[in-house]
Amino acid sequence: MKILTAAQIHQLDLYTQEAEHITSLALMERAAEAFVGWFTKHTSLQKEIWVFCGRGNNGGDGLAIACLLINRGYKVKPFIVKSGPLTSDCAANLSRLEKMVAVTSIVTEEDLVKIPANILIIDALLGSGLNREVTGVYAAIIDKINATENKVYAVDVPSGLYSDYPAKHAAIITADHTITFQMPKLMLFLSDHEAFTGAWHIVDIGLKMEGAADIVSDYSYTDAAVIHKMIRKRPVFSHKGTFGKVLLIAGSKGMMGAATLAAKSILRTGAGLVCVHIPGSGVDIVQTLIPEAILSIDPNKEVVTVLPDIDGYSAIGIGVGLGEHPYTADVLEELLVSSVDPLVIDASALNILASNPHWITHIPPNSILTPHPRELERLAGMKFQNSWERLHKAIEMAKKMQVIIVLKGAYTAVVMPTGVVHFNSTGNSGLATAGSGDVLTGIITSFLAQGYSPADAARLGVFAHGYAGDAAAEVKSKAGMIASDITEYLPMFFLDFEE
Ligand SMILES: NC(=O)C1=CN([C@@H]2O[C@H](COP(=O)(O)OP(=O)(O)OC[C@H]3O[C@@H](n4cnc5c(N)ncnc54)[C@H](OP(=O)(O)O)[C@@H]3O)[C@@H](O)[C@H]2O)[C@@H](O)CC1
Ligand SMILES: [K+]
Repeated sequence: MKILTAAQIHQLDLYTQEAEHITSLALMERAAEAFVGWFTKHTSLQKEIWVFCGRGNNGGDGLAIACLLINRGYKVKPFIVKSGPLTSDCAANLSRLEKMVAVTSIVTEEDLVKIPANILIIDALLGSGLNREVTGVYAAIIDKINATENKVYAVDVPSGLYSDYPAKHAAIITADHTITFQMPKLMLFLSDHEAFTGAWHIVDIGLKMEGAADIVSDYSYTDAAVIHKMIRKRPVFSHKGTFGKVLLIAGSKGMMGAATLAAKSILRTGAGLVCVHIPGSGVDIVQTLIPEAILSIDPNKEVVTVLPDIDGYSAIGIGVGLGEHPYTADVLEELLVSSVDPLVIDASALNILASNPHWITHIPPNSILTPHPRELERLAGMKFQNSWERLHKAIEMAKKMQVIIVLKGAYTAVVMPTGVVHFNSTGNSGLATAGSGDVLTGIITSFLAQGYSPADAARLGVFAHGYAGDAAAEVKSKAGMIASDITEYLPMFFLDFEE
């Protein structure tokens, strides 16, 4: 799904109105119904609801929501900011609501009343039309709402947050839930914004998506529909060579678990064969824990010191549990220089690269690098001030290095060499656990070996990893799940997407 800017969504709005011969007011009603559909499913009739409405269409949504909630028996107290003229749809909904209940006007800060405890708040002050710093009466209302302990539900976006770029001002609603229309906005994916957005949910308001076909966006959201199109059926007439042969260069003394987790994930993702190159001391561990793997045994007992023969493999992954011994670093350099096909590079291999930035030019184009934020900082040689800067540095690096950067975190960003970013839709905080990254590396390498393009392998891998993590969390809980559970639940992904 494309992630559009506020201006592009407005374009899609107009397209829908024209294609369906409906008015903007009718579209506003649909948006209000979609919000109310979500809201009534997740809240009770018991508490009074205060709805704060601005003078634009976000406020118009709020007023329409208030009408619908009153009709459903909720106790509603609406407010309207009248510091300037209302949009026509906002005014139309205000007169409708005024026939049902008294609407309190707020013109200046003096009109603000004390907000009681134990109510619910709907924030419909400012939406995607935000175009300047929030000050004055809007800022005063936002501060007052934020100062209460009440649950806050933001309509479309938390008021004060721009949809497409970070805000510099402080007056931004801190919502518990954001119910966003039709598609997620770019700002919902930045970790710094979680405090404002709370948990966010997409509700469908029936915009005609074919109207977005020609709209260019550098951002997209990898949802289930995208994955269904991407994943291929396994051919009936097949043998293990059909599904690729992986070489995994991994492990060091005390870090053999990483090699095992990645190797097991490679097989659980469907590759035909995995050969793991490990130091001698890991043989019993890896062979016992994963008898399906073939071993290539390094002459050194503790660390990898020799690059095995790399011919004949359909994909190679390097880095998990390797450590950064100088001999191991030499192996990485040799691999980068001698490989022409894209590699999957993770963990220790990324740190070795960070210490040897001049090797970056040897990385085969379209290789997949899977850093977490700290590893990206090391690679970039700088500390990031915030998640916006981090994302943009990743984009700059992916373009410059002509690689795919999988920037791990909530909504993992898969950044293409073109600069296009695909945010992932699966996963949960339970994935932030030791060994989770090793599992991801295994999954991505496995898809690459099975003939998926590096771009698809990265997106599929991240999605499947999150999906398995969600399945694991349902049974084991977010806190209780561990990395090997992600591997164990990988078949759930294939059951749901491949069969
Ligand atoms: N397709 C969809 O998704 C649909 C979207 N819909 C809804 O429409 C919403 C967008 O509505 P919108 O364009 O009218 O803008 P909104 O956010 O209400 O702002 C209103 C006005 O406030 C002003 N203003 C700006 N910044 C300010 C500031 N800092 N402090 C004070 N004032 C400020 C500025 O006006 P100005 O003062 O510049 O004339 C601006 O125009 C969207 O979020 C969704 O809820 C649905 O109804 C239907 C389908
Ligand atoms: K809002």
